[in-house]
Amino acid sequence: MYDDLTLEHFMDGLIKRNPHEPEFHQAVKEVAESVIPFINQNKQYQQAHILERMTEPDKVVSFRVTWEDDEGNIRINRGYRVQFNNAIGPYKGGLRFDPSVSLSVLKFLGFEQTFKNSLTTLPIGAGKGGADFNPKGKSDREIMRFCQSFMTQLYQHIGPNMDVPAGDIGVGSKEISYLFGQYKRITHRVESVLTGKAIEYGGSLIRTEATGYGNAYFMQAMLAHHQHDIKSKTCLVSGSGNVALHCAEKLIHLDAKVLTLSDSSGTLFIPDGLTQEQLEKIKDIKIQQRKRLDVLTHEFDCEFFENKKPWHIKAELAFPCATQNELTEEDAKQLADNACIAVSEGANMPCTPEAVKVFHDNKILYAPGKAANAGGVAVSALEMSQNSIRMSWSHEELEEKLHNIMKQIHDKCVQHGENEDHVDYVKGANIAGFIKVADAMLAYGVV
Ligand SMILES: NC(=O)C1=CN([C@@H]2O[C@H](COP(=O)(O)OP(=O)(O)OC[C@H]3O[C@@H](n4cnc5c(N)ncnc54)[C@H](OP(=O)(O)O)[C@@H]3O)[C@@H](O)[C@H]2O)C=CC1
Ligand SMILES: O=C(O)CCC(=O)C(=O)O
Repeated sequence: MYDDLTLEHFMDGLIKRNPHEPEFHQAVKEVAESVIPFINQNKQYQQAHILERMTEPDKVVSFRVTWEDDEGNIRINRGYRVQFNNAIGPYKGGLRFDPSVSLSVLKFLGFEQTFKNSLTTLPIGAGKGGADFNPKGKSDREIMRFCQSFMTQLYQHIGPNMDVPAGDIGVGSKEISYLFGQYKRITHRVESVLTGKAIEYGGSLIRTEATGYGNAYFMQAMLAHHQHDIKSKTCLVSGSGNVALHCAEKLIHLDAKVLTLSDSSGTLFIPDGLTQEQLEKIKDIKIQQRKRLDVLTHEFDCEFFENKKPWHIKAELAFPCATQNELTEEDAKQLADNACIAVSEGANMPCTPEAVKVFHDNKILYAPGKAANAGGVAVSALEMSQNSIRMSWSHEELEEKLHNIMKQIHDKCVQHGENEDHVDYVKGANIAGFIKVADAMLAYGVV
């Protein structure tokens, strides 16, 4: 008989094997806290060392990306692809272009993706990649040259049944098109090797909107389960990228009141609630013109808080949609003091462990990103399905599928996370996500 696995012993080993990777340690610890007690009750997983295997990526590739800027200077960045786990389908997960990209960040994201992709119920494994390249301030031509050079290294590691990357921070539909164009040029194949493609060459309707819309749907389901209505609720949204803007848009559709958006320069506060017309203007400023939000201060009836996050503003719901560890213990205390009732993560791991404890202590409903932001990768999997059958589904069909997937993810979290007096969505998401991948790994034997 095996002795029970302990969190301390497991984490000590993981940290020793992966030193200097704080984000990866943080993501694994959060999962291990809920999964280890489950493993101790289900010894087949312990005997097969499933958690040890799940925390070791299948493969990590890192490569030099050399490109030329507009002045003719040679520039060098580091690119990566972390192929984390393909037990239930081809590696699937985004590419991030940001100076903060490191192996630790990509391993945390790839690990989270394992559970998220499993929760969607669709046949997708987990991966993540990117480069420490900063697209801010670069010309279109520079971005194109960078993407071409990046894909020249990456193409040999990916394929429609092997690994299918998509976008993430700093990688939107423009970058995906440059990456796809280069893949096609090198391989002469037009196939489902990336998702988030433009509609003209195989993209899916609502992929762009899906992560943010899905997050709003998850919050709606979580509130409904606790006898609250999302209608008229005041909302704080952080970020003003793909996820934040579409989360805000769906909240407007659901008649909630969006008070904020933010970016790395500060927070835009709209006391009367954001309108669809204002949102269109912000999309243009952030997505097309790639400017800072403060340029809007004189256009709307709003305030701009320079270098401040949204969390000090009084509201009932919070949607962190910018980046990891953006919402700290202090921010969580401000939300609690202002009687916030629920938090749903659009970004990956945006709340620190200390912030999550404050939510728990104050009985604030809390949906972790691996459940609440799974709508994006779910619609990516639907894009792969449409490519396979060479058909396109309508906006209405896809939105209905997305809505149902988010409701199913919510219900699975409840099924595995229901405690005597509350639903622990972290435990629910981790255990539900774990079981499918772990059972597939058991079935394969020792591989
Ligand atoms: N795109 C997708 O489908 C999915 C994305 N996610 C996650 O959602 C999050 C956002 O991704 P996405 O919207 O695609 O990325 P974008 O690049 O489109 O937008 C990122 C936004 O976050 C802001 N931001 C980034 N870093 C900081 C910071 N340190 N402080 C304040 N604001 C910051 C950016 O501000 P600025 O404009 O000033 O740079 C920008 O508004 C990430 O955690 C990502 O992993 C999760 C699931 C799927
Ligand atoms: O659509 C995808 O494949 C990836 C989305 C993603 O990177 C994420 O869910 O964090």
